[in-house]
Amino acid sequence: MRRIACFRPRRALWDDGPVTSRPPAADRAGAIWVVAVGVYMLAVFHRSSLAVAGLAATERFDISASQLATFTMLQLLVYALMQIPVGLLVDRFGSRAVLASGAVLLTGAQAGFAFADTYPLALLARLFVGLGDAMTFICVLRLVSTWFAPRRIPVMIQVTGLIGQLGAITAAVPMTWALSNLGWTKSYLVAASLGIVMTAALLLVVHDAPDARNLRGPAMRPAAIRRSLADSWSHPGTRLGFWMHFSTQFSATVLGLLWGFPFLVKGEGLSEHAAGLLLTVMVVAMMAAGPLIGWRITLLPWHRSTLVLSILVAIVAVWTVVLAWPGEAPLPVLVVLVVVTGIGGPASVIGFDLGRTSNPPHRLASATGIINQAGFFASLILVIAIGLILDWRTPGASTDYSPDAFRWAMSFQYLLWAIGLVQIVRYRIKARARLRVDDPDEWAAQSGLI
Ligand SMILES: N[C@@H](Cc1c[nH]cn1)C(=O)NCC(=O)O
Repeated sequence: MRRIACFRPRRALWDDGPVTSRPPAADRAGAIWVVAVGVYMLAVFHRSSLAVAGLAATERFDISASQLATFTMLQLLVYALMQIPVGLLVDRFGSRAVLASGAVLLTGAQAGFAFADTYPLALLARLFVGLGDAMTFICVLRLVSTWFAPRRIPVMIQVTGLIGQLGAITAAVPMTWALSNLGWTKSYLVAASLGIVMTAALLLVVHDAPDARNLRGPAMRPAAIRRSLADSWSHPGTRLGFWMHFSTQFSATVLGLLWGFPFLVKGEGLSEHAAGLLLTVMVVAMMAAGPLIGWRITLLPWHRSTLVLSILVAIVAVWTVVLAWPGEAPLPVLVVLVVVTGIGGPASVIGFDLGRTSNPPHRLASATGIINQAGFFASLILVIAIGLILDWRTPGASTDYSPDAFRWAMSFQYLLWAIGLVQIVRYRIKARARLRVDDPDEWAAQSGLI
């Protein structure tokens, strides 16, 4: 175990010097990344594994649609609330220890969910799924930042996000098959058992740094924690990253986790098969756009917020076309909707790059935690708002929501987009001003773009 002795206070954007003293071997870095990304993919698999089990869950626990939605809300809430504590834990105990704890939690929680036969027990199990899930992504980003040359980090982070999304796809098809062929308990137990294999691989392969299996940061007292978080938060680059993440990912997350299927079937009149296909197209668009976005910000690192703003405007525009369409929007328009909305996923990842280049390494994980909570809080707000608006626009206690009710509910997104747009523009101006003060040479060379 090695303690972090000192940190370089500031790193240039693409300065290729490694965080640790020896240059990491490429093959070791690759092996570590493969295992870490496998754990992240498993976390996304567990996160999404309820999406296709909705009907089975309502029968098993004898619950209503809103009780079913509570599972998703609870998971999102725990995930978002845990981001800062997990970031601090990673800065203190290193990625390996926190990632292993997350994998163990996920495995235990999913096994508990397999045997849960009452609604409260199932809720408790999903709470721990959210907790374990919250402990993976930040660790993987930290490992990527340690093991890869800075020039390669944006693409590696995007590819990490891309492979994570495979977890959502594998959750859809094999889980649907397993639930109808193996039944509830066996399906979730098989899913949980994958965690045992991944935890063993992680403990064997993953090292926090080339010269340390476990890297420990300094013990932090409450005052130091407050100062570290305040330092991260007060940097306009961190806030810019926060609002980028807030604005771009909620639409895709909410469609993918809960409301996409009912919106496309009841709101847009698609068959269940076509709706399922469109949600898969959305994940494929996320995966395809990730490396392109990573490559583009490697080439033009000082145009990151411009790229995010362009994608955000495209998302708002295509939603406006769908929501303003008289009656049901045609299929090609809905395809464009899911593709553009899906691109918001990898666009949100640009926020982490702002966190990385605005904070010293010892604050990296906590800055990532601050940024990563944004999109999940926005998603949680939207999940709840859509449910409330649908109930408000639907007579009686019926859940037979009309296209008009969905139009109202989905329009709530404009409020979140407006807040996000204003904040991105504000903090882009502030981040540019900070760059001018901190690094006048870079400012002059890049004409002040960020
Ligand atoms: N925006 C996502 C990641 C992503 C990448 N491509 C599509 N989505 C994100 O913030 N992920 C965090 C996590 O835990 O999944």
